[in-house]
Amino acid sequence: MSGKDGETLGGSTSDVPSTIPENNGTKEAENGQTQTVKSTTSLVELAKTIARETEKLEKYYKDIGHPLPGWEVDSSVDLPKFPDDIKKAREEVVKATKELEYLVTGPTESLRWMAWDHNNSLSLHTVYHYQIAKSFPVGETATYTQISEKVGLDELNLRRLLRHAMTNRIFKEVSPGVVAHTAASKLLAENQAMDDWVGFCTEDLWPAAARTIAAIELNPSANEPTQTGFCYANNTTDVEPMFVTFGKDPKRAKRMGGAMTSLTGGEGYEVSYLVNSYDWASLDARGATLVDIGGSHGFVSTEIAAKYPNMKFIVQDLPKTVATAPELPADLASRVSFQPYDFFTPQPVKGADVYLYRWIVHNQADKYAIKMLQQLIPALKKGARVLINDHCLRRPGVENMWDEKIMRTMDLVMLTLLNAQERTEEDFRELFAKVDPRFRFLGEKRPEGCRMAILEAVWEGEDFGGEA
Ligand SMILES: C[S@@+](CC[C@H](N)C(=O)[O-])C[C@H]1O[C@@H](n2cnc3c(N)ncnc32)[C@H](O)[C@@H]1O
Repeated sequence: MSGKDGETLGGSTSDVPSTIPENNGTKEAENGQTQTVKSTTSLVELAKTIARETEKLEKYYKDIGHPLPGWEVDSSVDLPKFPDDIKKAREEVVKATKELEYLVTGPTESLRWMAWDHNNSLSLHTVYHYQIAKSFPVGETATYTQISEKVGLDELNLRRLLRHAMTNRIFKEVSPGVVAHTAASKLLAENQAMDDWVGFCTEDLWPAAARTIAAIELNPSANEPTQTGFCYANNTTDVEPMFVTFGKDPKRAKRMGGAMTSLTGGEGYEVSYLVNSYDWASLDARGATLVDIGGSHGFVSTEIAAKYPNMKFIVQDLPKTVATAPELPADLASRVSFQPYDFFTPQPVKGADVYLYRWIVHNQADKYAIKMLQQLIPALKKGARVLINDHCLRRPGVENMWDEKIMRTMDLVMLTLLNAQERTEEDFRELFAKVDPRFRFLGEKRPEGCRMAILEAVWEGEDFGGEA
């Protein structure tokens, strides 16, 4: 799905060149050099790709007896688990469909209407804010008058905002003035994590994004977590970073937690990629110790522990988080322990084999990431590994458009919320060099189908570590 061959997404369509002329008509090849790509693809070629790959997809649905996708309320909201070839076919359809849509719409109209995209957030915000999806039962209908009375939004505004949401297939009007659920509104009514995701995006991210340029104008270096678009939008500039603001507001903090569950439960982010794509076996063979820094409630460590019975794990997080960690079953509890720890202070576990940072480094601007990683050094034994599991950005146009959009959007989210950033492999290399030149950076590895990379560095300096 991704990776260095991401331009063609698998062999079956290697005859279909990319359409959008990235880098002024050049693309990065596997060897890092650039090659010229065609700036236009035949529309018919794209349509043929769509037809061919869609046939494979539809056949698979039929073969396994899974209902075909739909927008109706009784449609399945989850996709079946696809084998690799069908996963690729689906990605091809998405990619070719987006390209065809862009080409057929044309640059002028695409740009014109893209500039209106924030109105999608406005109508979605309305649906979330007034909890309209929960205002009448799934499978039933309600009039605008009934919904208006139930949620406390006047009927004129309800109708216009909801009719806009309907253009995104959230609710539908089944007869004049009568509203019914769709698959999307059912999701919002029944899936709390998705409701939290939409709430977090429309009530926390959106205002933060709208104030980000103002924040940058005020503080152009944009490297302080107290000088972000989020801070600007929340009147907390130079007062506190986002996590402190959320810490004072349990409802918002809980919503963000749900949103993260929704995001990280989505495809391309499964923990199984990390569990299955690193040589844990040789660490297991020697009963190695892993420290999971900022490991939350230990769900990553416990997944690795379940597969590798000889490894030991120490999950570190802030005291509040550690205090609420659920109890583990006895077989895991004997090997997975929790420790309150602030990662800006010296690492207390000396001599561990691996120190893991998953979804941690991208939360920090370079100056703080460097400070955080330097806390490890007095604890490191020679040969200790530092693993980072984060996005790793590639050059524009190398990734498939779908993944590229998600990863670059995440980079913007890091900017708006924390003045932090996603990084390229080169950025990580430079980061480790600044942390300490005695680290040897080994580079990145990205499992097929996963958006997160595993980046690794080995400590080749003095042996500071005692026994873990
Ligand atoms: C985005 S979550 C990542 C959780 C987990 N590693 C994962 O893979 O999903 C960031 C974690 O860092 C923790 N954290 C934030 N600041 C911290 C600090 N100064 N010291 C230790 N942990 C911290 C948070 O409590 C949270 O659990």
